[in-house]
Amino acid sequence: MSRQRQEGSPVSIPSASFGIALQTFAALLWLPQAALLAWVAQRLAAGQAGLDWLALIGGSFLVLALARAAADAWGVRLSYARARAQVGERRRAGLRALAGASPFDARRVAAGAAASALAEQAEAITPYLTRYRAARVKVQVVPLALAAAVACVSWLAALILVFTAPLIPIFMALVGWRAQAASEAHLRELGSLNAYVLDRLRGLASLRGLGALAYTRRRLRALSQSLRIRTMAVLRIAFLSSAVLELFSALGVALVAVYVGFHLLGQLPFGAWGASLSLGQGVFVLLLAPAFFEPLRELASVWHDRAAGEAGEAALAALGREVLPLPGGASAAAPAAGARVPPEVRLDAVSFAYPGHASAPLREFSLELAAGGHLAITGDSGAGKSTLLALVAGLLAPDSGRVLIQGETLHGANAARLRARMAWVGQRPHFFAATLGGNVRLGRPGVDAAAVRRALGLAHLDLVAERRGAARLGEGAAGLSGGEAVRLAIARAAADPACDLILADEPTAHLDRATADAVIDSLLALGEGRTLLVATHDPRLVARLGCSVELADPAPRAEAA
Ligand SMILES: Nc1ncnc2c1ncn2[C@@H]1O[C@H](COP(=O)(O)OP(=O)(O)OP(=O)(O)O)[C@@H](O)[C@H]1O
Repeated sequence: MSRQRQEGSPVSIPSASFGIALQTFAALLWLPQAALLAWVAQRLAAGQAGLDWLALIGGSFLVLALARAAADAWGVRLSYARARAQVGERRRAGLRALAGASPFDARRVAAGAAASALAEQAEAITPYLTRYRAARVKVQVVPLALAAAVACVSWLAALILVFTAPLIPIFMALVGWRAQAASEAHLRELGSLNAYVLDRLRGLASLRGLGALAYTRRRLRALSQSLRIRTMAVLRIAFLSSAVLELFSALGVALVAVYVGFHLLGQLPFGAWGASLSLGQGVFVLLLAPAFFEPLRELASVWHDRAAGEAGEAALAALGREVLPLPGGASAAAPAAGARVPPEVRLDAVSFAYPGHASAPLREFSLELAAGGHLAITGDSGAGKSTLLALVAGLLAPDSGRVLIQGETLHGANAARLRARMAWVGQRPHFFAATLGGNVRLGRPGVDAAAVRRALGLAHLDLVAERRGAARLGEGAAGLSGGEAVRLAIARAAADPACDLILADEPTAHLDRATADAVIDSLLALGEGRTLLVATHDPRLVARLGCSVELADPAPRAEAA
C-alpha cells in the first residue's frame, strides 16, 4: 500500500542504529554456533556423542542459525527503509534548492546535470547509507569480540589475527583516496553527459538546420568515451580493493590454520594458556578465524559505495549552490483574500547588477505606475528591460533601492504572496506535451474549464483549440505558430482570476504585422482592469499602450494611460 505524505510534513524515519545493531548481533551469533560445532567435534573425537545429544546440539545450532538470519534480514530491512527516507529527504532538499534559485541565475546547474544528480546520482547514496554504514560498525565490533574469544583459547592465534588485520585497513585507506576521486570524476562525467544530451536534444532542429550534427555526434562520442574510461577506473579500483582484502584475509586465515594444525600435531607446542589445545579448541579457533575477517571483507566489498555515495551527496549539495537566490524561495502562497484593486507598482532608486558583471543594467532607477495603468518599457537591446520586469516580479532582489507593489516593499517574506497575483508573459514560454486547454489550465486549483474557455476566447485561440481538439502539443510548442504560442501564454495569464499584474516581455518580437496586431489585441484585452507592464521595442505596441518609459531616463514618472 502506498503511503501519501503531505508536503512539508515531517518524515518518520526508522532508526538506522537499531537496524545496524541487529546486523551486528546477527554476525556475533556465529560465536555460539562455532562453540557448538567445536563441542561436537570434541565429543565425536572422544566417542562421547550420542544420537540424543547430537539431535539436541543440531537443534540448538538450527535455532541459532534461524535467529541469525532473521536478525540480519530485519536489520537490513530497517537500515534500507531509513536510507530510502533519507535519500528522499535529500532529493527534496535538492529540489527545494533548485527551485530556490532565480530563473535569471545564468550559473545554475544545467537541467540535464540536475536531473542526473536527482535521479541516478542520488541513488548511489542508498548503498552507502545501508551496506557501507553497517559494514563499518560491524568491523569495529565483530573482529574485536571474535579475537577476544580466540584469545581465551590461544593467545598466539589471537595475536596472528590482531597483527594481520590492520594491514587491511591500511591498504584500504590507500585505495580509498583514489576511489573517492575516481567516483567523483565518474559522477561529474555522468552529469555532463546528461546535460549535453538534454541540451542538444532541445536544440536538435537548430543543429540539423545549420548542418552542425556531425560535430555534435563527435562530441557525444568523446563524452561517452570519457564516461566509459571513468566507469572502468571506478570498477578497477573496486576490484583492486576486493583483491587486496581477499589476499590479506586469506593470509591471516592460512597462518592461523598452519599454527593450529602444527600445534595439534605437537610441532608448535606453545601459544595456548598453559596446556596444549584440545581438538575442540582448535576447531573453535579455526571456525572463528574466517569470521574474524568477514566484516573486513564486507567493508572492502562496499568500500567504493562510500566513494560513490559521498560523490552523490556532493552532487545533490551542488544544486543548492545558487548565485542568485529567488526572493521568497520556491514557496507558493495564495494571494491575499478579499476584494482587490489592481496594484500600483513603484520602483524607488533601484540598482541591480548581475553577480560577476561589472556593468549594472539598472542604476538608481525609479518608476511609478498607477493602479490599473498600462506602461511600455522601451530601450536599446541589453538596456535592462527584462531585468526590470524580473525585479518587479521578485525573481531578482535589487542590490539597493526598493520595489513596491501596492505600497508594500517586496522582500523575501512577502515575495511569494505578491508573486501569486502576477503573471509573466515571457519571450520563451514553455509549453508542455498536453492539449491547448491543458497548457492553459496547468492543473492550477482556481482555474476551471469555464475559465480556460474564457481565456482561450480572450486570446482568440478558441477556434484553434476547437480545431485541434484533444491533440497534444509537440515538444517546444511544435504545432503552434509563433503568434499562437504568445497568445497561448496570454491565455495562461488570463485564466488565473487572482492575477492582476501582468508583466510581458517583448510579446510581439519576431512576429509579422498582422500577427503582432492580434497579439496586441489579446494583450490589451488581458490588461483590462489589470496593471500592465510591457518591455518592448515595438512602436505600435508602445502607441497602443499609450504610455512609455525609456529605460535610459534616470528618473522617469509614468501615470496610467
Ligand atoms: N541571467 C543573466 N545573467 C547575467 N547577465 C545577464 C542575465 N540576463 C541579462 N544579463 C545581462 O544584463 C543586461 C541587461 O539584459 P536584459 O535582458 O535585461 O536587457 P533587455 O533590455 O531586456 O534586452 P533585449 O531587448 O535584448 O531583450 C545585458 O547586458 C545582459 O547581457
